[in-house]
Amino acid sequence: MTASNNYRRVGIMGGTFDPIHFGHLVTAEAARWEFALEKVVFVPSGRPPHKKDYRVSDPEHRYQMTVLATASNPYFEVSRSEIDREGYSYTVDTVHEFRRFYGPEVQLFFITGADAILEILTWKDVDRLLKECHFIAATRPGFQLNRLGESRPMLPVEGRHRIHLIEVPALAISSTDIRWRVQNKKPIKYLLPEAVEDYIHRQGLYRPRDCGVYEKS
Ligand SMILES: Nc1ncnc2c1ncn2[C@@H]1O[C@H](COP(=O)(O)OP(=O)(O)OP(=O)(O)O)[C@@H](O)[C@H]1O
Ligand SMILES: O=C(O)c1ccc[n+]([C@@H]2O[C@H](COP(=O)([O-])O)[C@@H](O)[C@H]2O)c1
Repeated sequence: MTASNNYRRVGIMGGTFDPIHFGHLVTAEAARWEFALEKVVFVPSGRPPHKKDYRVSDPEHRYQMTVLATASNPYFEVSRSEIDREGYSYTVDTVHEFRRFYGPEVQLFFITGADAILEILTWKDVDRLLKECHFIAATRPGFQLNRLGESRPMLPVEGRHRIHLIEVPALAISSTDIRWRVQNKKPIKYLLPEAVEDYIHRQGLYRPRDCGVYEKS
């Protein structure tokens, strides 16, 4: 990470980004704006802990695509933190690293889809995580807000007020669908930045042959 310690609120956008798409970018920008974040750092997952049974594209490809996708936004950065770390990429370790880097006075906001937040009780060290950072949960198409209300009482009391919801324009875009489209020779234009689309075609990602598509191993 390259930054000074002057920032008061920093966003962390974690994801597999296989590939990154406009759903991720719109969400990050909405969170930045609504929570007055000084910047949003995208953190491509090295080895996603919850996708152990699936094959994920090479981290370097996912990192490169994230760099290309975020290059035009001066408030966006990309971190190699999880890519370069050994073992599974647990968010609690990443947040801890950010905390060490930015110091105790900076508020950290982990940005994620509201569907992912529903699973947060299964995340590693959730109690510690909720002490270290806030969560911004973006609603995505098909998500019902009341389902989050149901799981809230199960969270540690002091952590409940640290989960904030935002609504983003309904973008029914997913990485799964994009990979499927490439495999089936369907257009992906306007679902993700042009530079990422070019990268996918140039590198031959998601074609049946080299199958960056998740597959049961
Ligand atoms: N269209 C979208 N709108 C809002 N949030 C999204 C959208 N797509 C993904 N997210 C959120 O962004 C984060 C990173 O997502 P991820 O990289 O897994 O993308 P994905 O499209 O959900 O991938 P996949 O289809 O492979 O599961 C997750 O918290 C996810 O909920
Ligand atoms: O730390 C965990 O236990 C954990 C469990 C599930 C998901 N996460 C993180 O949540 C983010 C969104 O995950 P995904 O699969 O939707 O891309 C990503 O940064 C993951 O590393 C983290």
